[in-house]
Amino acid sequence: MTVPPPRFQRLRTLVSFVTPHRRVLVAGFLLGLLGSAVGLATPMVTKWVIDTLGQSDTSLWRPVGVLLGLVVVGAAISMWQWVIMGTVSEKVVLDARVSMIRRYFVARVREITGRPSGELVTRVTSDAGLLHNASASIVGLLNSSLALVATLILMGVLDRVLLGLTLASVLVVGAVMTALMPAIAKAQEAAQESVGRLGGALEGALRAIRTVKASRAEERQTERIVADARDSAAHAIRAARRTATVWTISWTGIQLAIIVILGIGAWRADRGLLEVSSLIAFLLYAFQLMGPVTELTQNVTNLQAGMAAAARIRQVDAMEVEPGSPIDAGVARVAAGSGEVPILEFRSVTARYAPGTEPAVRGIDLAVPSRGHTAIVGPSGAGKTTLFSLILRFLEPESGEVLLDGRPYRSYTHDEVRARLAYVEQETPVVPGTIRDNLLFTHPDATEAEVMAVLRAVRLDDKIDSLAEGLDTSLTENEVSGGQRQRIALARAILRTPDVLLLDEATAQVDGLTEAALHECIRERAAAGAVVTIAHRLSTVLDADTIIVLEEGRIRARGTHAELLAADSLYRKLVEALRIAEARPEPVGAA
Ligand SMILES: Nc1ncnc2c1ncn2[C@@H]1O[C@H](COP(=O)(O)OP(=O)(O)OP(=O)(O)O)[C@@H](O)[C@H]1O
Repeated sequence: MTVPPPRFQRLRTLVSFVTPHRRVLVAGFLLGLLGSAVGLATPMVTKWVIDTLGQSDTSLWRPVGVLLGLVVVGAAISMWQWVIMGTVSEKVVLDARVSMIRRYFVARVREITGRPSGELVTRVTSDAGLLHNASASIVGLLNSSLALVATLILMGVLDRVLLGLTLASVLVVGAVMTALMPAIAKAQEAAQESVGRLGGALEGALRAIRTVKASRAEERQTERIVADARDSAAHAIRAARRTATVWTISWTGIQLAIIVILGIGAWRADRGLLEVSSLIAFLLYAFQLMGPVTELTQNVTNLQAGMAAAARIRQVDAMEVEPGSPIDAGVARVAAGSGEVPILEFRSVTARYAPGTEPAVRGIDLAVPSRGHTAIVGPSGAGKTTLFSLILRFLEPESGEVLLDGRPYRSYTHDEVRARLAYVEQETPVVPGTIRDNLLFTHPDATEAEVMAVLRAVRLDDKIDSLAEGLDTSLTENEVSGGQRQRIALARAILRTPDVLLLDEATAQVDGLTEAALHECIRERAAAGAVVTIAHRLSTVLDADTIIVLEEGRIRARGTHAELLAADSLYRKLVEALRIAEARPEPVGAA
């Protein structure tokens, strides 16, 4: 089997975006044909009008009436075609955008975090937009090619010699287009890639704007990102120059041909080899030829841009998604935390982020009881976050398995697993919107009473009362501090009592009120369900029923604070190095 050349593959990719709308496209094509037919008939009817002028006995009204009718019908058809093609092109863009947005949210976490998010955004905003012109161009290309052929045929009917001249100029124009088009496509593709890079770099730099400013790196960042913008402009300008060359050659070629046709045609008419009315009709066709030739050039240019964009959009489809349905659907659900079965269990779990790299965790055996607080400690890079990623199913084990209520993860859907968990990220990101939007993010159906109860639990009730817009205050405003944002994230997590609360403790020092609220919540939750923390404070480990010490991806020791202090040197070092032994906050009641 022969592998189709990439250009055909790309055209096929582009066509795959428009095929769902083929009916409308066919209607657009037929309307285009009808429009061309009306346009092509006009010179012939004009000839009829001229021929009728000499015959005084024949009424002029009929050909003139037909001519006027053609003008009106032609206008109506072209408007109708314009409207339906414009609509279908926007639908193609919408389809592409919707499919990418959906894909982003079902893709595996590593697929999303592995690329600059600005670049992913560019694909939805800018690349998808390029499909607009390209989809109409597929139909336009067919229409203009047919219109070109039909015009040439009608010209042949009028005069073969003049047709020969016209054909020669059309061939020259065609040869120039074929030679220059691939270079235009390449330049356009390079320009789009630079825009993608620009989006990625800009988004990343804006996200880190505080660090950028604190590092006095504004100038360097600006230069780096502007370089991508310049790169894109350079490619786009190259494409524009080549397009201009193609256009100029096409236009000039046809215009020169018209002048020559006029000269030779007049000479032939003078010698009685051609009727004057035929010469006028021929010239009208020659002028009409400009339309299909211009459209062809424009459509081919749009198509090139669309093909490059379609290829970039289809790359999103290759993103690996999280499996959506349980493989083992027949297994009955076990009630949450029932009996002695640990709610979460790791059995000889080894996991790595990419094939060929060192495992991030190896041989992990761990049981998290359905009640109580399990704290994970360890040096940087020991694998703490990886354990959370495995629990949250952002990462799958390479060997061994994770169980929920004694049943392997693979017998649940991702959704079923996550419905039992609540997660507070270390950086406690807030989602765009108001405080209320953030609190209801996981459970949009929570009642006002539930919201108020968690706000009291995280000691945010007074703060909310003091805000002019209360729960409807937008979190983009700076009225809410870092500690308060952490408490909002915690409130979101505990809004509907999860079976397992996963808390990645902030490494930075938090304010006393936030710390007290956190510990109170951990204690309360641990009494009713399972709490797993990545602990960065001694106060948190002191609270824990079991502490897991991780080192280089393995569990090195486990036990209570007292047991580990006595038995494990790394644990002692961790406690000392962080100098958190003395930092134990006042009892919660006093905070
Ligand atoms: N997305 C990733 N891709 C490849 N390797 C990764 C990725 N995330 C972590 N690792 C590697 O896996 C190992 C464990 O990392 P992990 O983030 O779990 O450690 P950690 O204990 O949470 O560290 P820290 O306290 O610094 O956050 C490290 O060697 C790290 O380099």
